Amino acid sequence: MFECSKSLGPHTWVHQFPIAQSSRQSPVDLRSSETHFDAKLQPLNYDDKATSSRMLNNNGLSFKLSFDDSSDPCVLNGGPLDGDFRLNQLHMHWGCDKLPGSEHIVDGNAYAAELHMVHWNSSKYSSMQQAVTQPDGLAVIGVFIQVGKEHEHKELKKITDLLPKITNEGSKIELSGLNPLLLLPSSTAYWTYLGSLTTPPLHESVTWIVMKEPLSISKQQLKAIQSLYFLRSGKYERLLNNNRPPQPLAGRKIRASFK
Ligand SMILES: NS(=O)(=O)c1ccc(C(=O)NCc2ccc(F)cc2)cc1
Ligand SMILES: [Zn+2]
Repeated sequence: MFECSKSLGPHTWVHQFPIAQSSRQSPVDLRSSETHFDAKLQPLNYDDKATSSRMLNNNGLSFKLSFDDSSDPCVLNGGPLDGDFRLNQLHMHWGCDKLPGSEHIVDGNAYAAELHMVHWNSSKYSSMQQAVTQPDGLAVIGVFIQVGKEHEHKELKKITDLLPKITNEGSKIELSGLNPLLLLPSSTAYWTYLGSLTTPPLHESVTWIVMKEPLSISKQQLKAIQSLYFLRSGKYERLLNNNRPPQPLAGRKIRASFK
């Protein structure tokens, strides 16, 4: 239906966002030679609740599930984090047909896709908008996605089943009762490092927490994600594979919660 054209986007961002060439950019290659076990790292802690959220195709860049982070928020703490972080949105990065689409890679290997759960520091800031520019403002959990048996919790299925309903750019749909905790893999092992947003404006405000164990989804679920296209000025356009290539570590250390 659509061919896969490599998006040239990321290489042009530096003109408008010079920070693209700075020393705290994401994603990175999580090379085992650069990571070291840190026994002081705590387990990640989520208050376990289902939340209400609204799913939207955000201007054809990806789909985004926005959570109501004002009343009764879904709060993350522990891990490498100081204080409470509220879940604001989740979204994904994927490839095209056979092309892998994860943003982080592990020892040079990419996964089919990568889920990002975006949280902001509600112990220090009063909103996502205020936190997104601060060096300790955000915490994003990255979860790798590979094709295998369908996701056992069916939690991802709640998302992929709705994608055909948001093919039009900007279309929104309610999705309540999604439990973000169930989107995490069973193993609590993660890497953590200081980085940035992986799309413009590329603010260096993210404490990245990348889970070691990938989630498995079925080929059909990946097809539903990859076939998310949108109607722009009357014609169907396919989402380009929306993943930025790995950026230089520039001396940063990556800590591992596991040996
Ligand atoms: N892929 S990722 O998880 O790193 C990521 C997470 C959030 C955002 C975001 O909020 N962008 C909107 C935005 C717009 C204007 C701003 F000033 C700040 C953020 C971008 C990338
Ligand atoms: Zn992302």
